[in-house]
Parts: sequence; structure tokens; C-alpha cells
Amino acid sequence: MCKSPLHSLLVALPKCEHHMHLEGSLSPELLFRLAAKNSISLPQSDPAFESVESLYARYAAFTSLDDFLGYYYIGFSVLLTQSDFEELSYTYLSRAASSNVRHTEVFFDPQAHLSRGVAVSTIIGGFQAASQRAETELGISSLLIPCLLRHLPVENSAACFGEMLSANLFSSQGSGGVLAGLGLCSTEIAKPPSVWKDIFALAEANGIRRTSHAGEEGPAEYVAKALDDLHAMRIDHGVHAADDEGLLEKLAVQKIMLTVCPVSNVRLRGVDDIKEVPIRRFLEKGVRFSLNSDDPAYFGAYIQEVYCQTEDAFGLSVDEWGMIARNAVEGSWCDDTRKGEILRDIGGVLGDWKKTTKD
Ligand code: HPA
Ligand SMILES: [Zn+2]
Repeated sequence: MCKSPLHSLLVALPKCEHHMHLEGSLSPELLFRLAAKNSISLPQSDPAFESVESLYARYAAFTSLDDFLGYYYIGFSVLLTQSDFEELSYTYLSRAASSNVRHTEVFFDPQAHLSRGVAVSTIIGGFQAASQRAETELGISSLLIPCLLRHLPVENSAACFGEMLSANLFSSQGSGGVLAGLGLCSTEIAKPPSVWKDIFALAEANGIRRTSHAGEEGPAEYVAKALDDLHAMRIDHGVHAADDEGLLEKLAVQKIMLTVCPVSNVRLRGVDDIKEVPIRRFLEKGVRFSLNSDDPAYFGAYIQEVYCQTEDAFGLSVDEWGMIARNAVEGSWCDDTRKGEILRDIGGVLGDWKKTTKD
């Protein structure tokens, strides 16, 4: 709940989310339950794993991206079966739908599951079952995007991408493909995008959409490299792009959407205060962005809370929120019919809001 008079508008506004890691929606409650069900032992030497409460307390004290990633990858260990992934996915989708998220694009990290013997088909099967049920029952559409991992050798990324390509898993590869694009995430410092250039070129040659985490902890130069070397069509985070005036202009001209995660930036100490996230710069420069939760179970904020904290920090106008909502639709990878439906609903909600506030 935010303090703003716009609170009820921010709840009603039809939303699109583009930066949410499926594994980042694993709550401590579900983590302990799945660990017990699957007979997985959690690190006994770390007092954080003593209880749900101590785990939440540790999550509230992350010091950096890598500090978070250590816990995030331990969480993966409890996810084994298709039904685990279905439960995780449906829990997220129903919560998102309850905040009027109409369309969401969900990341997952295949390499970190393959190395534990969990097949990509297990994750896809669970996600698809949840996605179809959520679409029918709750009216939320969802897509799935695998992210390659920067903390592993690039050869591991190449092998994983090669497997997914050979199995025709990408939607651009004809009927049946379920993966909507390719992403890149994990540790950023000292991992320049250029290392993954050949893999992304192969993705592009196969008509696969591309996005990349960049400029979260890394410099503006990494955002520029993600555009130039990976031909990224979106940038995940991108906050350090604000350090380079020319880059901001390029992002605006090329209509590259940044999938910004302001609460994540605070929780991982990229900024001391949400007010330091360059939301105003992006608006002034005409850089498109969407607002996202990133790893909501780890950062204590799902998308509604992210919208509310952003409004509390920046006091945006109704027209600015309308533009953010429309840009989030335009930057989505769903089809034009779906985009049209969501845009129409945004228009309806804004029209109703303006009518009732005038009376
Ligand atoms: O915010 C993030 N950055 C990089 N990798 C990630 N993997 C999950 N969340 C993140
Ligand atoms: Zn992320």
C-alpha cells in the first residue's frame, strides 16, 4: 500500500512484467516445504537456514548481486519435479494476476538446473501447465525466456543454447517452440557481454529475440556492448546507462526498453535509496522502461509494491503512469492482438480515473 492518492489507480492499471526470474519467486516457506518433500538438505553450517524467519532476515541484508546469487542458487536445489515448477509458476502467476498484471515474461536459468540433472523439459512442462491454467482461469498471458549464466564458462552457455536450439524449443523455430527469446544474467562485474557474442549471433540468425542484463552493477559501457555485440532488443536493469548521455539518446532513438527493477537495486545495494534510480532521467530523455520485481521472494516486493514504492519516491503524474503502462505493452513480446487488448484496457482504466477524479 502506498501513501499516494494514485494508489487505487496503480492497483487497477493493467501491467506487463518483463523481468522476473521464476526461481526468484521461491519463497522461504515454499523452499522449506519442497526441501522436506524432496529430501534435500539445506546448508547446516549457515544459521540463515534455521527457519523461515531467519532466512527472510538474511535476505533483507544482501550486500551485493553476488551475495544474493549465493542464496538464490541454493534455492534451486529444492526444485526437482515438473509439479514443483508448476506450483512455483502458478503461485507467481496468480499473485501477478491479482495485481492486474495482464502479461508477463518469465526468466529461468537452464544451466543451473541441467547441472543438477533437472531437464529443461521438466521446467518447461511445469511452466506451461501453470501458464495455460492461469490464462484460462485468470486472464494473464505469459511467456518463458531462458537466461544464460555469466558466472559459468561461455562453453557451458554454448552447449546449453545448442541443446535448446537442436530441440526446436524457441518459438521462432516453427510450431511448438515455447521459449520466447534468449536472455543473459548472473554475475556482471568482469563479465562483458562480448564474451557471449557468438551465441547471440547464432540466436539472431535463428530469428530468436534477445535481451540481456546489463548496467546493474556493471558500467554504461556494458549496456552499449549488449546493444552492439549481442544486438539486444531489450536491456534488463540498465540503470548505469544513465551515466552516458549519448547512450541514453541511442536507447531513446532505437526504442530499446529497459526492464528496470528499482526495489531490487535498493536490496542489492546498487543504490542507497530508491530515489537514486534514474527514473526521472529516463522520462526526460524519452528512454522507455517497464517496472519489474526481478526476484520478488528475495527482495520483499512483488510488482504492485514496486509500482507503489516508485510512486512514493518520484510522485509521477497520471499521464506519466499512462505512458509507462503503454510503453510496457509496446516492449512486450506477445502478439499484436494481445497488445491491443491490454492497451484498450489501459485506456479504459485511465479514462475512468480521469472521469471520477473530475467529479
Ligand atoms: O538481478 C539479477 N541480476 C543478475 N542475475 C540475476 N539472476 C536473478 N536475478 C538477477
Ligand atoms: Zn534479473
